[in-house]
Amino acid sequence: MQSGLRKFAKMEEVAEENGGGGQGVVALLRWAAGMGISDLMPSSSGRVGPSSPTSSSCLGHSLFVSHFPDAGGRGLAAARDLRKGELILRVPKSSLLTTDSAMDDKKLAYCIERHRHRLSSTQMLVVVLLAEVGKGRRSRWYPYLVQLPRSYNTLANFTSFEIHALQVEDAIWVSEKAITIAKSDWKEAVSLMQELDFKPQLLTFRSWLWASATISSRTLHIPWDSAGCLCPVGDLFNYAAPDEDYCPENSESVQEITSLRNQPLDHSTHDLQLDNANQSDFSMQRLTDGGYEETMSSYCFYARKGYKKGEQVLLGYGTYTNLELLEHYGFLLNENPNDKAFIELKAEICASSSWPRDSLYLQPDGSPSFALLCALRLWATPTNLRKSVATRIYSGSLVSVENEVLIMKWLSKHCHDILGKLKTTVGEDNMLLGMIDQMIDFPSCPKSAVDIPQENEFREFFQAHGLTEEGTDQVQLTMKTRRHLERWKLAIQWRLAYKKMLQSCVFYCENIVCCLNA
Ligand SMILES: C[S@@+](CC[C@H](N)C(=O)[O-])C[C@H]1O[C@@H](n2cnc3c(N)ncnc32)[C@H](O)[C@@H]1O
Repeated sequence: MQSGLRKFAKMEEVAEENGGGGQGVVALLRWAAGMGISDLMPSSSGRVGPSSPTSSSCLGHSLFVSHFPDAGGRGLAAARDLRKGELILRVPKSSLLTTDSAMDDKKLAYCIERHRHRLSSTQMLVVVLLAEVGKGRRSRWYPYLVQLPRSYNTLANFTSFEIHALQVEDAIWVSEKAITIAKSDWKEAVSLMQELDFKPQLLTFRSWLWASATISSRTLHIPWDSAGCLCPVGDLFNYAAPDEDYCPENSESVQEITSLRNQPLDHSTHDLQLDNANQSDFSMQRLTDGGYEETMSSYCFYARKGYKKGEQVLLGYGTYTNLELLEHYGFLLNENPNDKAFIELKAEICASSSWPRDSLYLQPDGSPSFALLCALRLWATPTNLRKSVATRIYSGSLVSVENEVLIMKWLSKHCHDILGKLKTTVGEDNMLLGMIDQMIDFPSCPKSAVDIPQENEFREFFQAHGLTEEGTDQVQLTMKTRRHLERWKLAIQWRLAYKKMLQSCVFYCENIVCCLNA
């Protein structure tokens, strides 16, 4: 194995070993202290001092690294009681890994410049990250790079089996598109990577997928580069959906929150995120709990709420549906207040109003979005009367009891029919999830596990991963199989949440019909 490849493989091994503690994290925190990353409280002047050069860790005053098995794995916990709005972590600009910061390397700078006109900023950051990985110990960010996750569960990493386990056409389409985009981004960047003399392993699509998932799931917004930055230690915060009541006006640090986070990805290639980018200034501010601050020349993080000592400190990366979380971050939330279920709609319904298609969805409680409700009310109104009731409808009022009963009955039946066409039921999915958990928790699983009603899907999984050898009573789970199980589980969790929204919609509509009839 060539030395660069050996380093990469070694880094992968080390990263694999570092679930939430371990030598890698200790080394990271020691290195971070040397770089001036600090969780020290502000002094009376309001400024945060750099870590002492003798300090062996950049953390311990406000935060510490811990493991949260049910909420993101490795993450940051409060080292003391934290007040809402308090500055809890400061990461100096010099330690951020950005396309610009890698420009000390003359060859890299020259080649990047030559390709700047034809590659997106995200593609360039992916190349910069791979270039740093290729340097091994010579990289300034080596202690940071070695503790990055070895693999990711973002949609672009899903196999065909895992994608089809999503069951819903829209979600399958989004996943296939994610892979297609990743492939074309990689192909476009290969010539640059060859010019940079990347080792063969770093030129592969697999390495590209790893690096682009690192960028997608870990970068933070900076004002000078739409690709964002990799922020050592700052990227250890796990995610919580932004709270309804979180608002800087209520925060003690309203003066301090000066910069707004936005989405970490290149919007030109990820149109799903435009939704978020287009939100009003107010709602963007509502999501802010960190940002780059010019006056401090640092990325600064604030407590979005009060935390008790030991509690996990979370960051709101933005408002995402579960499919978006899965696409860009490789996880989803069982309770996601921002989730949406898009259902197939007749062309006449979409055309009945001027609402964009992506505003027509079901909400987590099963109720139709405002736009969907308006579109249905208009669609169920005779064409010659639509103009006269439009204002009434757009103000959120019913057209008539008959109109409302008609659309609720239609929506309820439609959801019922969609659920009937999906391959498995909510109950079956729950049972599958139980079986998968059992397989993940126990390193070997009895082969009789496949003797369950959802036998087919289990058999397909076993077949897709070459686990069907005759005469084997115990199926040993390799690391790779575990990863496939985790992704399959995510796909089932996603479709289950989707089905539950449709089921809730059926109850919601039946309830409305009942009330109106009464
Ligand atoms: C910025 S990193 C956070 C630190 C990460 N846990 C680590 O060990 O490096 C974002 C990744 O953490 C995981 N994550 C963050 N929040 C999560 C949550 N609420 N539930 C599950 N996984 C989460 C996802 O894998 C996501 O891609």
